[in-house]
Amino acid sequence: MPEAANTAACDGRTDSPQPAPETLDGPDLGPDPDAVTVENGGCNDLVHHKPGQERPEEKEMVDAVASAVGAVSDSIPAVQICVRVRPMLQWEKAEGYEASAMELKEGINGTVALKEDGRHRHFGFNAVIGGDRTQQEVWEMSRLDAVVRKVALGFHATVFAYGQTGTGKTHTMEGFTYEHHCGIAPTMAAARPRVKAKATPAEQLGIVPRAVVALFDRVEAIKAEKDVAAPATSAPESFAPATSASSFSSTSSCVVRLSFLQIYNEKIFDLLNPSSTVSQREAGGRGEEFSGLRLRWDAARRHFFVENLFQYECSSAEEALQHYQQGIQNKQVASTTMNVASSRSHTLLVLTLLRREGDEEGNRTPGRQGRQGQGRPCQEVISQLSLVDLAGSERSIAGVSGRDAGKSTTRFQEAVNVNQSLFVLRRVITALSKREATGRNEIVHVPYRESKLTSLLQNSLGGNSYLVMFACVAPSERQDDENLSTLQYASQAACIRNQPVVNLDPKDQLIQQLEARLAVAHEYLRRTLQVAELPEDLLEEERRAAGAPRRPRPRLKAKAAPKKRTAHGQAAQEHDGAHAQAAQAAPATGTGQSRSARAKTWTGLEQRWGFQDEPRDPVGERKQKNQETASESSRESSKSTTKPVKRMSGREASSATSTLSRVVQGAAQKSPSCDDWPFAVRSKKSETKGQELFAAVDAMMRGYDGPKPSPRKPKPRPASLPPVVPEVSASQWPPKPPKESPAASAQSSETALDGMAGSKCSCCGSDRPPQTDAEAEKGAVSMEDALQLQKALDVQRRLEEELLAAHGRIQNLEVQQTKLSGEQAMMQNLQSENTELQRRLEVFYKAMEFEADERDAHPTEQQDLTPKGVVPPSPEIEAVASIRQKIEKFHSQLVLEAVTLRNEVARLKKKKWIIKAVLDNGGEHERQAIVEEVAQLRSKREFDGSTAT
Ligand SMILES: Nc1ncnc2c1ncn2[C@@H]1O[C@H](COP(=O)(O)OP(=O)(O)OP(=O)(O)O)[C@@H](O)[C@H]1O
Repeated sequence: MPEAANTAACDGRTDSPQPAPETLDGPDLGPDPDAVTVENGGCNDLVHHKPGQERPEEKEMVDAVASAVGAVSDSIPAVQICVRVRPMLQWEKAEGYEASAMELKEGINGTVALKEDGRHRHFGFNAVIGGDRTQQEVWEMSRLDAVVRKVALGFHATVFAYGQTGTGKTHTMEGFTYEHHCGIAPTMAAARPRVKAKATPAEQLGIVPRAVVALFDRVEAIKAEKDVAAPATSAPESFAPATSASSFSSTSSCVVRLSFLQIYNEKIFDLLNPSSTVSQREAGGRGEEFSGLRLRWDAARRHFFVENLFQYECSSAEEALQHYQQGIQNKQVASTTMNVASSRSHTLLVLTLLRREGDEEGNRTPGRQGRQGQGRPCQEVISQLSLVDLAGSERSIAGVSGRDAGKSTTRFQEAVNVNQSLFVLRRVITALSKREATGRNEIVHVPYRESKLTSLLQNSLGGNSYLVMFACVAPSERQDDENLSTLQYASQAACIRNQPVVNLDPKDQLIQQLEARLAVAHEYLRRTLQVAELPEDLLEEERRAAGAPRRPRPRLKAKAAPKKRTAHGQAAQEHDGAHAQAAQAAPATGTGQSRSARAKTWTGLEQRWGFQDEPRDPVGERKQKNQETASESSRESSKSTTKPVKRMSGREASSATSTLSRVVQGAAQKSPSCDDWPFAVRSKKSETKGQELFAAVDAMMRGYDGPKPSPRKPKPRPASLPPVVPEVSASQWPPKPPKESPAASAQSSETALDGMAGSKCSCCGSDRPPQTDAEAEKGAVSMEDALQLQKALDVQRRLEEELLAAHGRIQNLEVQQTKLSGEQAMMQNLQSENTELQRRLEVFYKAMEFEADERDAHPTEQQDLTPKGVVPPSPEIEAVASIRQKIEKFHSQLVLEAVTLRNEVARLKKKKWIIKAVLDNGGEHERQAIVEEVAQLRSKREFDGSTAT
């Protein structure tokens, strides 16, 4: 079965009988990114994709957009898996724990070999770190300096530690000393251990404090205009120009914010908000249950975030570390049978680096130049470094009674929650590795939303973030089973494929994408028209849309000095000149207004047809056209110094406009950010900017349209008169699509044009002077072109309409999505309300039961309460009353039982589903753990039942 084969390949392990095989599990991620050895079903081949190497499926435009927005290729892999084996602890030695038979080949690209059922399993990882390595060596071997550097460049990165309880995750991440580290065997009876952060020697500090310091070093370097960006060699570092020292100006800013939370019993607590910590909540005394901070979905950035989470802006590493230490004090820690200071929650420290270039007013950074020599508006890059210390998975706690029974229940509850969220994490890892192995992105469901932890880590696992995973392993033989499970999941995690990108603000990303698309469209036009430079009017329109001042246009020589003036041309000039004077004399009249409007239209037409001239009224334009037509041959022969602008044929124009529309439309469909537009564009200024850019593209798309025949009723034209260029009034623009066939359309348009041409003036109705034959011939050619261009225009208009409709559909979808998320939130609320109600119902029934018991226990007291003088009830009545009481009691008991059973059934159904999923995935360990858990639940229920009876 191919799927199974693939899965096994990506499972990252190779089982083989002794002697040990040469093939290693896991990815071979050597320091040379170009040297790829794919032993794991193609894991991480993205990481090794050679910079500049073209993927066959990538198209030209996608390449251009990607290079502008930024993809990544660097010497550090996007996903790194490091295995750390802790040394044997004092108490373990004292208890006589045997060392594991695990074989390590330490170092970068090291291996771990573990025996199972007489067979060796070999795993390969990016780094294998032995028990005697210092924290500094761990930092260096996991190349975290480079990861922090990436964060400074605008990428997200996540570092997390995974492993069984007591394997050294917290030691790796925090490194702080805890009380009770006195070499005694851990016990659940011990008091809550306290962290002694200040007393921790510097060399023992873990990854979090080191990362904080390293990040602030980078920030200082940025501020001091030192080297931040790697030499801007490749496109992926496309943000490098913005981050390079030269571009960092007084209008740039760099801010670090810190937040710290814990997920305890599947609830989110803010470790930096005193009123939100677990202990504060417990001491609050109001008795209400805290449901934890809420997760929300940010549609623009496409990630989950925690609502109302405190974020502290830190100006130095010391300040950030102070917050961190304060948060650590609030973390849930307890002594268990496996670890004296066991983290009972998952903690997430998030350092957000916000880099802004340019100020809010839109002042541009001098060093930053746009594509056409213009500055760019304010740009924002937000990158996050997430440092996660997971709580450890553990086998259920059993055999605790007496004084520690309460603690046991709490620990048990915690362990169940931790196991459950880790179980979801493992399912996410398995699904992602399966997805990479099969390459069926759509089919494999990744259950991110099934736990808060995986929801928050969505971008880190299979997303756009760098990822470093520390798989922590214990050195004793007793934990070999758990170690094997950890190594298997670590190996699967190596198959996850992340695609780090610079996290530009969505609006900036949109601008970059639009610019890239514009560049592609320009290039396409240049190639299609076979010109070195695009027509000036296009660029001018684009500049205008971008807010740049209008450039003076050069006048054509032909207009300034026509060599030959025909009698007709002269007559026409005089005629039109008279009209121009009349228009000047009465600018407010309707004639003057329509003329200026027409002049505008004609200007556009003239420009689109390749004449570069100042706006004129239509008559003037026609006059110039006639002059130019007349002097064309002489201009050519005299090799005019005026820059030649290639005139498009109708076919070329049609093809250019439709292809341009296709390119832009295709780009809009390709880009997710564009889909979000205009929702993603928050800043008003940037929104305007985005619209302007769209307008520029739109203007380009409208760039080559020809004149339109007048809708005036055609008059029969004397056969002796040659055809001339028609007049078009502003109210008749844009032209309507022709309904008849192209041939018929050409015929009828020509007839119409012929009919109106030259016979009467559109303004005054006076007779027009006739044209010469040469002018008439030129005019006829222009008409053909005009008709073809009109067709092109129709195609373009249709495409535009489709584009608009697509945008409308996207907007509708967005609205629906928003509605759906609202409904989802409502459902969640209802569910929590339902749970709350059920809980209250249980309490109520218990209270009823208690009351009934009380009544049963003290029947005489009730008799004593009978007022004197009142005749005591007869034995029959008493018997009936007691039976009624019993019935009531039974009834309430039954109701209670029914509720409990219903809950139990629901829980068991859930468990059944989980077990099914586990069995499907072949997770032997989970199956065992769940069976144990179910047994525990059952025994607990039995115990509760026996206590109750
Ligand atoms: N590399 C190491 N060198 C020395 N001691 C270590 C090392 N790693 C872990 N330890 C010690 O092992 C014990 C357990 O470590 P730690 O608390 O970090 O485990 P953990 O995986 O975080 O456990 P939990 O999941 O229960 O929180 C601690 O006493 C710690 O000091």
